[in-house]
Amino acid sequence: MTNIKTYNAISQKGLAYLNAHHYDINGQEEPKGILLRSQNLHNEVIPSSVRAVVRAGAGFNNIPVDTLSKRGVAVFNTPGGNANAVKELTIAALILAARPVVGAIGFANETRGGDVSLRTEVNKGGYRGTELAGKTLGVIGLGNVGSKVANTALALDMDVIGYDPGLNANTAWRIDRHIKHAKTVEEVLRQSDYVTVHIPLTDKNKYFIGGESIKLMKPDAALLNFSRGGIVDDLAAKSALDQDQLRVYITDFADEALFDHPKVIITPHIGGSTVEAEDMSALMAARQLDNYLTTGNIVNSVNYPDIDEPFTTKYRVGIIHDNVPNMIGQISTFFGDKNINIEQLSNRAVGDYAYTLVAINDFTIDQQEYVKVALDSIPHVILTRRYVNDNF
Ligand SMILES: NC(=O)c1ccc[n+]([C@@H]2O[C@H](COP(=O)([O-])OP(=O)(O)OC[C@H]3O[C@@H](n4cnc5c(N)ncnc54)[C@H](O)[C@@H]3O)[C@@H](O)[C@H]2O)c1
Ligand SMILES: O=C(O)CC[C@@H](O)C(=O)O
Repeated sequence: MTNIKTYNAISQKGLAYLNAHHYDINGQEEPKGILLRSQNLHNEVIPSSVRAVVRAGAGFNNIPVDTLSKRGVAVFNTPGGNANAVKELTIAALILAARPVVGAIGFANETRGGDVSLRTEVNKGGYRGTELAGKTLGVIGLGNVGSKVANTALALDMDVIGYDPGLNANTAWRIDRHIKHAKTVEEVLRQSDYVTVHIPLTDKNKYFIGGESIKLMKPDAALLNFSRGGIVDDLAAKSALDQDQLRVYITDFADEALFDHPKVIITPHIGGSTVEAEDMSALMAARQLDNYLTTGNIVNSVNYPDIDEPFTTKYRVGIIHDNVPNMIGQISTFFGDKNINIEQLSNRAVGDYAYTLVAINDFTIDQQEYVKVALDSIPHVILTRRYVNDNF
């Protein structure tokens, strides 16, 4: 059985899917795949047997993608699997930023004894809030999470302004036409009463919201970070709160510097922590992993191009290679020279890498062995895998 190594609490739905498809979970064999949530893989030794790493979640900054790409390991995430969960918690955070619910709950519990009703009625004036309706929400990043937050905020009668220069076509279709598109992030920061960030943590996005950005915000604005620690400069946020340049900061990422600050609310990275989101993300991850390991189809990879074709031949050869000229020519010539007939050849490239999937029917054992060794020796080929269709 093919062994899959897991880290973190992976939903039973995903594990059951793998078990039902003849995988061993954390067995004795060297693993072919890794399935994880937030484990920091940068500090782990990843066995040479591993061919795929799948993040049950959206962010993949915990995975050494560059190193794995050079080794021929496909890295996947599960975009959208937990987006609704994050959207709902972000909406809860908006309400917490508008109404002093947390303090009010504490106050209600402190007023024990005597005429409770009278005491709460007399003193509740300290817990008056404001309404979201009519206020402006700025959404930075309009992907799976940001687009849902933006659309839902409209339903709460907020005005919404969004910023996402890399918006992909699929997400663009989902965004309500009443959402204003900003050309610059500065526009969003200046105009919004609430700013929420929904972008990945990359080198470029490190401290995307720093001291200078916060200075552009209204002094009574609220800042929400349900993306990643490190996207907002927490120290700059703390300093702005201390100087009344920011009203409240709500983050899903604990930081020692922020503990016990009266204007900060911290949740412990629970944006995606719902039963539904954990099930959906784990199931997507398990399916993508099985699909790749058994058919060579790549769906939702973050390092290699997606190719998702029906497996209608007896064999396939998947070739991960650098995105350089003349690779398709060399690969097809190679098969032709060995008298192996190609039924279909799919090729896509993204950035530095490309993937070629060759479909074959007549493929002798000798040819298969030769092809594996010889293809791997073509310059710029990173990894070759053979897939056998059990339906034949
Ligand atoms: N708190 C949690 O538990 C939790 C759960 C899910 C996702 N997340 C985080 O939220 C992030 C977003 O999730 P998603 O599912 O929406 O991802 P996504 O990939 O669907 O969307 C991200 C969007 O951000 C945009 N973007 C990137 N850099 C930008 C920038 N500098 N300015 C404006 N837009 C930018 C991209 O173009 C993309 O449209 C994830 O990367 C992850 O780090 C956190
Ligand atoms: O696994 C989790 O709970 C967190 C998931 C979240 O960080 C994500 O990037 O999708």
